Amino acid sequence: MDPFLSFEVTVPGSSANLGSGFDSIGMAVNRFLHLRFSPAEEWTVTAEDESFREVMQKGDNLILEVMKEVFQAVDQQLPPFRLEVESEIPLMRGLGSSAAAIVGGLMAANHLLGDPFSVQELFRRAVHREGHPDNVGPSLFGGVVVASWDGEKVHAVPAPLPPFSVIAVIPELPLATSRSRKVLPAQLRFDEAVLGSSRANLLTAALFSGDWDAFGIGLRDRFHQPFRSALVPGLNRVLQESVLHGALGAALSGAGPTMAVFTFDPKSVRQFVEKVFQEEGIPVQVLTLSPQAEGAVIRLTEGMRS
Ligand SMILES: Nc1ncnc2c1ncn2[C@@H]1O[C@H](COP(=O)(O)OP(=O)(O)OP(=O)(O)O)[C@@H](O)[C@H]1O
Ligand SMILES: N[C@@H](CCO)C(=O)O
Repeated sequence: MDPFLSFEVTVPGSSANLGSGFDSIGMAVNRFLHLRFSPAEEWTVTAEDESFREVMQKGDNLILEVMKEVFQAVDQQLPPFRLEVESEIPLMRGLGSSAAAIVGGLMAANHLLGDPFSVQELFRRAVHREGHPDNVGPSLFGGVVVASWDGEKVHAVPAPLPPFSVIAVIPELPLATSRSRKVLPAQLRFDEAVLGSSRANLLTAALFSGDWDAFGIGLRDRFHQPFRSALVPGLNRVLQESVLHGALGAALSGAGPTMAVFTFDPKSVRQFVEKVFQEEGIPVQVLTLSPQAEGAVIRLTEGMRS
């Protein structure tokens, strides 16, 4: 059997926006999507996690859709596989599950075709599919990525990996990106846009210089968080109070509802967020995450698994 047909794609999740870097800046985190492929007579997709099984039962399989698109682009038909999906990235929580699925599907299809597409071309296709580069960039390349997409071309620059921890506060209830984008305004007042842009500039400068005080100010977004806070109970308290408890600052992770708190003192921040959500009566899972340097990788698995 061709050893290239049994393989595993591992893709990190991500926290997009980092506050004011809306639709532009994102950071890979150490929670992963694993896609295990082996040849089969017909397609089967299995997932241990119930929420992923539900998504797939609805015929809503982003990974397969993306793979089929790549094969169609080179006039080939996708052969059948057994695909085992294991994910540590919760669905619709703002930790980049859809971007990881898109990147995983693109990497798998490219591998099966003998790598006809460059990583830059995979990135362009991923951005086109997701609609913005801030999750797919970090999932594909790892680390922090600063990017701009005009609907046709994408430009991206990697930033140094920050040394802080990320406390992720993950509410139980999902929030689809589509719903969280519907509350955004069609227009921003000029002075608001100028302030938002200056914060994003400061954020970028801070990421490259390692000025963590400036980073905390740069996180203070004007583009999306003020409009999304109504959808995410507890967000305003986390944004306003976390700096009093050892945080550099906080942001809504991606489209939410996860909140990301950036800190060199994870213990103190964990205690603070656990207290806030207990007081508010909102069930959340709290994880201590790290920025993830390595992006998506493929590993051949034949002979390694039963
Ligand atoms: N592993 C997967 N397999 C198949 N489909 C997936 C997978 N992961 C995500 N999806 C699809 O992506 C949808 C979730 O995308 P959505 O953009 O709403 O959330 P998210 O990517 O987790 O959040 P964010 O973009 O804010 O970080 C799911 O409903 C499902 O359709
Ligand atoms: N930048 C995107 C990330 C979610 O996919 C948003 O905030 O809507």
